[in-house]
Amino acid sequence: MTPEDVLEEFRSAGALLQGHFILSSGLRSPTFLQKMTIFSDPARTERLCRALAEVITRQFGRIDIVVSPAIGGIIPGYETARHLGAKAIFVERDPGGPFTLRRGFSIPAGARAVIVEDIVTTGLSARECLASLKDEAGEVVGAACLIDRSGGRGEIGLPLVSLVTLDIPTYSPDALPPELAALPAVKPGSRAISAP
Ligand SMILES: O=P(O)(O)OC[C@H]1O[C@H](OP(=O)(O)OP(=O)(O)O)[C@H](O)[C@@H]1O
Ligand SMILES: O=C(O)c1cc(=O)[nH]c(=O)[nH]1
Ligand SMILES: [Mg+2]
Repeated sequence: MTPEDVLEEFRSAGALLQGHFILSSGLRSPTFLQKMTIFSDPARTERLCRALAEVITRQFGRIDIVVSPAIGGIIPGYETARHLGAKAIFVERDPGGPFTLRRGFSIPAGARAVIVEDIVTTGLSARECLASLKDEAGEVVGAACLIDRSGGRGEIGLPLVSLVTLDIPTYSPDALPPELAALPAVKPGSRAISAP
């Protein structure tokens, strides 16, 4: 799958949105990749995650466990694990708290794990996912995502592979270009949404 094929999956699914978005990091952007529109279509998800599994195998070799940050990472993590012949586990947050590995999940000694994210913007979620795994016995050998929108500047603390690298502009909320400031801001992601 070429980078253009990947973008066409997002475009044709209606998952490449334009407007004024508040990202998980608090940064603002005129562009949002609505991965859940992709993941609501199993055939599309399979095509993308099969391609990601191939990239992961090429870069990192044998993988036993895929670990993903909830919520966005769970579906691509599972589907990528299916193509890798690996297990799929995830880390999750108590509201507002750090990621933790729960539900009896672990990375046992000798296991080779990879973090699978959906989208990387700053790399913060993947970094926090890695931090939550520091006491696991097995080795986290790398990270992967469908789209790296950081222009390759997202810092994970691990080698990161993706299907596409894009350099999509982001802005601090106090330094918005006027055309962005003129639009109402929406926050599509789950981070820091407080419990009802
Ligand atoms: O690289 P970053 O700056 O961390 O941004 C990317 C993260 O933002 C989104 O998650 P979000 O926190 O919106 O929650 P979700 O996974 O529940 O949608 C996305 O799923 C990535 O995890
Ligand atoms: O940075 C984010 O929060 C983010 C960006 C994006 O394009 N898509 C997404 O799901 N999250
Ligand atoms: Mg996420």
